[in-house]
Amino acid sequence: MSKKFYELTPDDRLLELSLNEQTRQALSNRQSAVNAQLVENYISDFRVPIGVVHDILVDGKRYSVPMAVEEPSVIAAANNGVKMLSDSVRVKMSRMAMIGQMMFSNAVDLSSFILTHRNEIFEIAKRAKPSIYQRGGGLLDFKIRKVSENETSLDFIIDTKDAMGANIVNTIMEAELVLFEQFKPLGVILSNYATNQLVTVSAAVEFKQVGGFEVAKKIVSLNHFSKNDPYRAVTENKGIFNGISAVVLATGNDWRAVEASGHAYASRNGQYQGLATWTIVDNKLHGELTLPISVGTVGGAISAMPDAKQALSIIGNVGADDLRGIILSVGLAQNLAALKAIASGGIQRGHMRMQYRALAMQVGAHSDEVIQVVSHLIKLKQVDASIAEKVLMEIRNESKN
Ligand SMILES: CC(C)(COP(=O)([O-])OP(=O)([O-])OC[C@H]1O[C@@H](n2cnc3c(N)ncnc32)[C@H](O)[C@@H]1OP(=O)([O-])[O-])[C@@H](O)C(=O)NCCC(=O)NCCSC(=O)C[C@@](C)(O)CC(=O)[O-]
Ligand SMILES: NC(=O)C1=CN([C@@H]2O[C@H](COP(=O)(O)OP(=O)(O)OC[C@H]3O[C@@H](n4cnc5c(N)ncnc54)[C@H](O)[C@@H]3O)[C@@H](O)[C@H]2O)C=CC1
Repeated sequence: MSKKFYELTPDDRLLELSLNEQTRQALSNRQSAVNAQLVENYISDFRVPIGVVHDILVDGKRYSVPMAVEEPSVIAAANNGVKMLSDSVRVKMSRMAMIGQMMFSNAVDLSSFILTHRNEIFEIAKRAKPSIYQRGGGLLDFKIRKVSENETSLDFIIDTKDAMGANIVNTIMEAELVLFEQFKPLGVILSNYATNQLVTVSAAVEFKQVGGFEVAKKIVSLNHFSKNDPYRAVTENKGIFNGISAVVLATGNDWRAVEASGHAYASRNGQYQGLATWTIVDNKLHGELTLPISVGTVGGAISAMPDAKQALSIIGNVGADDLRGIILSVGLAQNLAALKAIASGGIQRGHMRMQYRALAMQVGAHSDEVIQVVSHLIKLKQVDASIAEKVLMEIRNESKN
């Protein structure tokens, strides 16, 4: 009997796909035994460049922070933002915990049930995941939240220490189900809306760092625009996630969880708004960014992927709480760089200079030709793919003669 596609080896799966020999070989060469265990129907690795934010000062400590991102100018902008922040970014957070939901429709007398079964609920959690209790975490509290006339969520607040905690929470939640059988729960699952993991970073920037008072005022007005216009807010937040998601990805964390939670938080007032807030306070440009952020430094893919562990070792020996503050600080720096660029001459100037490297590759330049193509393109007023191609051809013709 022939095997199902998922029962084949990675190389046999590649043979099943209609690929030319060169592509098949390239994909086969990029396979790794570890990653083959992480996902299903594995065929190869997809490499994303990783660079660093060099020397960011967060709560008085200096870090180098890895960023995995495919977009040119993002890492340069993060470094530029860090340079403008110059002073230490301050971080505020309360005790971090995940939320697990048990969902009910038409549950009658649930409040009195949880009051009389309080100890049992805690005992079940302890038995379900003793290792997290040994590390000082576990179930902290639970409370009822009315969602609609007949729908109720019983929210479990669980400290997952240095793990992101999705599996820890789901294990505890599923163990709790039996006790609530009579209320016929719809199901249990963690919530990615991590409102018990709110972190705030803030920084004060001298006007001269952004090019003077007029630029600072423009940054404040631009940012204010994102509080009233979702079209601008989505773009400004995309810029913030340029930084946040790149660090989340490099450290092996779940960027879908962080982004979904961040965008929900951006809509908490009933309208989608810019996540950061820039104001002028005491003759300085003051920036603040608050976000629910659930990440870990152990567990999940982090402990399985050498790439993630190596990336984390660039930051140093940090726990999940430090990592949250560092990730958000990169987000704030990224936001400042983008706003400063828009407020003083436009994003294209700085961004395109870096984009030209990708453009040169796109039109077929070999790595030893890229610098030459870029140095020609920088001098031009207008650049697009056909112009880049023409420049490449001219360079090749010149080197033949
Ligand atoms: C692109 C820059 C940094 C040029 O910046 P610049 O001021 O034109 O050039 P510079 O050579 O004076 O560099 C300033 C600093 O940038 C850093 N820097 C400079 N070059 C490098 C490099 N090669 N590698 C690493 N770091 C670099 C470095 O820190 C440097 O300081 P130095 O160390 O030289 O004293 C600036 O124009 C910038 O920050 N632009 C913002 C670009 C950006 O945000 N790109 C993301 C893509 S656009 C987007 O996706 C989101 C957005 C922008 O739409 C969000 C929004 O609308 O809010
Ligand atoms: N909705 C979602 O976001 C969902 C996400 N996931 C995935 O779950 C994964 C994360 O699950 P986790 O529970 O974090 O990982 P995990 O299942 O690997 O649990 C963490 C383990 O690390 C151990 N550990 C060692 N040192 C620790 C420390 N200092 N602090 C805390 N725990 C420590 C814990 O005892 C635990 O067994 C991610 O890969 C995520 O993508 C899974 C289900 C749903």
